[in-house]
Amino acid sequence: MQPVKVGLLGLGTVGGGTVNLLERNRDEITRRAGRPIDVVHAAARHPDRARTCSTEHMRLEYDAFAVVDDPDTEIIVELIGGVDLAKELTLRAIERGKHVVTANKALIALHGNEIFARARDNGVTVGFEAAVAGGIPIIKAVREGLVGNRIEWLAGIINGTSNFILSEMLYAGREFGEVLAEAQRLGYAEADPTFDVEGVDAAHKLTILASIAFGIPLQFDKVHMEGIGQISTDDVAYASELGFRIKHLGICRREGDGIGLRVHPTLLPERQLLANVDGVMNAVMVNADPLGPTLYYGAGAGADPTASAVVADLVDVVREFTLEPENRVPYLAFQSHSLSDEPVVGMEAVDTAYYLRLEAQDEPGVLAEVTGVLSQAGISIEAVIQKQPAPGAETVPVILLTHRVRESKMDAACQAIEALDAVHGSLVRIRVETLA
Ligand SMILES: NC(=O)C1=CN([C@@H]2O[C@H](COP(=O)(O)OP(=O)(O)OC[C@H]3O[C@@H](n4cnc5c(N)ncnc54)[C@H](O)[C@@H]3O)[C@@H](O)[C@H]2O)C=CC1
Ligand SMILES: N[C@@H](CC=O)C(=O)O
Ligand code: NA
Repeated sequence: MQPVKVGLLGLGTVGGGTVNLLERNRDEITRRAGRPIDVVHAAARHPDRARTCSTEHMRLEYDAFAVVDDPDTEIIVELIGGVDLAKELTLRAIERGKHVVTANKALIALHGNEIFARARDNGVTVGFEAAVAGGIPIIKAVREGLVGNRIEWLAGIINGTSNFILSEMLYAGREFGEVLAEAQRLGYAEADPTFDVEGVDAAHKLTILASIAFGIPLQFDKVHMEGIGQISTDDVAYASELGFRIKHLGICRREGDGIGLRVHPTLLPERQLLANVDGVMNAVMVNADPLGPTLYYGAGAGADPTASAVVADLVDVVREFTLEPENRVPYLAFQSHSLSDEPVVGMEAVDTAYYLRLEAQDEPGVLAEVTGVLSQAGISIEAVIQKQPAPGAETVPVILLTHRVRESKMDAACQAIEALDAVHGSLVRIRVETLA
């Protein structure tokens, strides 16, 4: 049986994991794909460096273009990360008539529309299962398994690094910076970890999920993006007192006349399955009609889980070798000529409940002033906690939970509360979702 010859770009965490997995499960993978899959040529920035995988049976060199141009390589696996060079290499591979597998969510979220069009023109396929939620086969599940459903909303923990940090802050009381450094050591974090903690990586993934769920073009610039940087251990503790956990979620949902796309920290009732997804684990909940809610859970980052998704795509590509291009599963689940122009709405049109924390003077009547602003704005309050002042402190922390409200109304109410003389500094606001 003639092996399928793969060219691999990047031998870091995921590249090394992919080589190891192809070796470890070679027999099973061959039985599933119908042919063995061999990495025959790979590019690495430091070809002589000690690696986590064997490079014995492959040509190894510095120049990634040489791997793409090698007439021997049939499939190119792009695992260098970044955007510009990755795009150039991907388009070049496509033009050379090669199939591409990538784990690069930034590349797909920003340039997927163009890449898929070029792949269609050239009759090749581009696999990107590893780009969203690591090892969880979420692209496959939504694109194929749920194909008979209308998707109402989708919400997920889709950045392993942020979830790892939040879990360690909650259960071990550890400091943000120390946990982030550990996530980097474990190979979970992006090359630039601000992508993880500022919500950029989750926004890349949500962009892809939203397109597949709703059949809209990839629109990264329309995602409302907040990271976990503003979450303090106090907020984690107060949320817990109220029966909630704080999770960083990506949410896309039909909102009024369009679709809302947002990633931000969110309070979730602690009994919810998603609230109990900890560490580097990811989970995506999809609410579809008529199926109802389904939940997809698994490791969202790291060498082995991500390699699992890369290899799944490789096998899919090999199985598709004999398929006519028009019979392949469409990239964004919907046929390319059937993508919709349904608008993505701004955050002001999104409805959500809120956790608010503020520092107020410890005087009678202050709480009534704050709740008065909310009730004047028609915002109902679900719970209020007023903490004891710290010794010597002029102010006390006040925590409020509200019912669902249009975000634009809440913006105005928060400004009015911050303008009260008795309220010091700015409010902390975290959205609350019950995902019902
Ligand atoms: N680490 C993870 O858990 C996951 C990573 N990803 C994505 O997978 C991709 C790779 O990520 P990691 O393996 O974690 O990164 P990494 O930094 O461990 O590996 C990237 C490797 O590519 C090499 N490289 C960079 N430019 C190159 C070039 N021009 N030619 C040859 N080699 C080059 C680097 O030296 C490095 O060894 C990224 O797009 C990332 O977003 C996706 C899912 C999970
Ligand atoms: N940095 C990412 C890696 C997987 O996509 C994460 O932490 O989730
Ligand atoms: Na995946």
